[in-house]
Amino acid sequence: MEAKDNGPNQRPSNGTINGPTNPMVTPLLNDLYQFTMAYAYWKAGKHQERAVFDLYFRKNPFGGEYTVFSGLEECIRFIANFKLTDDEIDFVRQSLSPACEDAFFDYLRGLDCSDVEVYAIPEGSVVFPKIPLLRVEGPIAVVQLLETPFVNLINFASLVSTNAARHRKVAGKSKTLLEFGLRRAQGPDGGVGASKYCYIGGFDATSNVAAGKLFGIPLRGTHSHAFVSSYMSLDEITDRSLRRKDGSSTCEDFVSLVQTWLSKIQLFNGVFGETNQSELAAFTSYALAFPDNFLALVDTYDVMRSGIPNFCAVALALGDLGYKAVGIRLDSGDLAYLSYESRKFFCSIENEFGVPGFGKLIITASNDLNEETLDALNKQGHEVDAFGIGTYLVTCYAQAALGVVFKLVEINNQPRIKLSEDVSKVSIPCKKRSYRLYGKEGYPLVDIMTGENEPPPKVGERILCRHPFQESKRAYVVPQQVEELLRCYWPGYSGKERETLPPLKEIRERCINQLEQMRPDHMRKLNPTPYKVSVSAKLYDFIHFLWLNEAPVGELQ
Ligand SMILES: Nc1ncnc2c1ncn2[C@@H]1O[C@H](COP(=O)(O)OP(=O)(O)OP(=O)(O)O)[C@@H](O)[C@H]1O
Ligand SMILES: O=P(O)(O)OC[C@H]1O[C@H](OP(=O)(O)OP(=O)(O)O)[C@H](O)[C@@H]1O
Ligand SMILES: O=C(O)c1cccnc1
Ligand SMILES: [Mg+2]
Repeated sequence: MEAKDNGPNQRPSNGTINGPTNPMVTPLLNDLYQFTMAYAYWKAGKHQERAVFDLYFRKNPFGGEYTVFSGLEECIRFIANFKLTDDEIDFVRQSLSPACEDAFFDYLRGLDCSDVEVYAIPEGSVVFPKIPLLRVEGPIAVVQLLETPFVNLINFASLVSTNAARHRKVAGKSKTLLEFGLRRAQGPDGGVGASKYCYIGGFDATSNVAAGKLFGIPLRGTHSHAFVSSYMSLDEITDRSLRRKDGSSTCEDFVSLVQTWLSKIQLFNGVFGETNQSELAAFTSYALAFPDNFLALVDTYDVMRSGIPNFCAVALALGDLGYKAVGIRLDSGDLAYLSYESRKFFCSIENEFGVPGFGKLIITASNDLNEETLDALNKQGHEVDAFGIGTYLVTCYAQAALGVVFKLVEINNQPRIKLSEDVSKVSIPCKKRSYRLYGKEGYPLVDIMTGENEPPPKVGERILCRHPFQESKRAYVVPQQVEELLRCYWPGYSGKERETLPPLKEIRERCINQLEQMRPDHMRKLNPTPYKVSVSAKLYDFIHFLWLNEAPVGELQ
């Protein structure tokens, strides 16, 4: 059933930015160590030193080679309203050592993010490992306090929108995808977040009413088995009248009309005996309540012997009164087979009784669906028009987290590096710029990071793109288009213009367009080709110079 379009979440028109959607997102939604470090920075007189942090992830999720970036708007809402209340400051005071000086808490009282700058890739973009999704600059103590909330706000958001995009990719563009996960999500924020970010990733609608209200996501739904099994018999239906859709007259006994149709179907079909009468009562009653939106869950008793003929009888009776039924939902059994059989049945009714469009009724399928089952259904062939997907989608069952990190890359204009035995964990130092370079065929070819002050890559000009850590991996690229990735979403005192936060629908469109623009081999499920992420020759040399500088030389005994 379709619900009214609620329109986008209202924002104040005076340019101020609303606080985070979830009121639990406060400066205290943080790890204790951010506050202890803030105190130590303050005590050392270091808290105002200008730091630059990059927020990025190291590996694409779900065995894929792409990620959808989500969660930016909530980060900007957070910093735009960042302020510790007296109560929160008292709690921080109690949580730190009693030896902490009072003046630190006065400092916390005056703290906000007006001196912080945030540069980010637009939300809904397709993104790749190591490329900063956000670059955050500001006094080190404040920026440090942003790490945990930012990582928290981006990690699940990007993971679940990527999961949604992957489900969309397997299901195909023409299918309707409904997010049904609220009951199975990791708590209320997991549920509301999943609804928002699955919409960005390409789902069409959600069953989550709160998400519909908060974000203007289209609401959709059917009914449950409980509704069907709550009916015992047709006698329960007391008001049997239904006005024709055009209002010209009223059918006084809709139940008899349904029964007449059921007998006709039984005569014509001949393969089944009695259908389940309590199911027929439930369907009839639902149709009386929603004659314009009749959709029935047909698998409570027996799909082909009861659910489908009962549904058809009600749908045909509605048709007599000028209403058009919507379709069915299958929630168990072999969904490929049952969708085929249901479609065959609908088509035979269309032919037998001359009801145009009956063969095209919408078949929705649900029940523990995921990328693999969608793929299996595609391989077998099926007649499903819409998929309702819950648990596997919203819990990101296939991968629990996206491993987003927040690393210091510069302090007081001095580049910093974090070394690791594991090369993939070595951070890329310096305040950087990033670009996406497009090739002749219009596909993105490579993302490249350069130092902040290097000249940008130019269209038609050959540039050397180097793997950040592997010396032998490099390639020349002559870009046909160059797109700078980081934009200013929070200018601090820089005087730069602030990007506006687009409505959710625009973010979703951006995501869908970007996914379509990628070269297909990066997007395939099995052994996708990694997208190239590189650094300029100059940045490469600098990384390795700094690496050697910082790494102690071992001594063999
Ligand atoms: N044709 C198909 N090919 C592959 N997987 C399918 C197909 N049809 C259904 N599935 C999947 O098989 C699983 C069936 O699960 P299970 O056997 O637990 O459910 P069921 O017995 O059909 O229904 P329930 O127990 O919910 O009444 C689900 O994950 C479903 O998505
Ligand atoms: O299967 P999911 O992908 O999580 O999708 C949502 C499921 O939730 C509902 O039933 P529920 O699972 O609560 O009960 P059921 O399994 O008995 O149908 C619905 O019928 C779907 O099957
Ligand atoms: O509307 C539905 O059919 C629905 C909603 C949530 C979970 N399962 C099904
Ligand atoms: Mg279930």
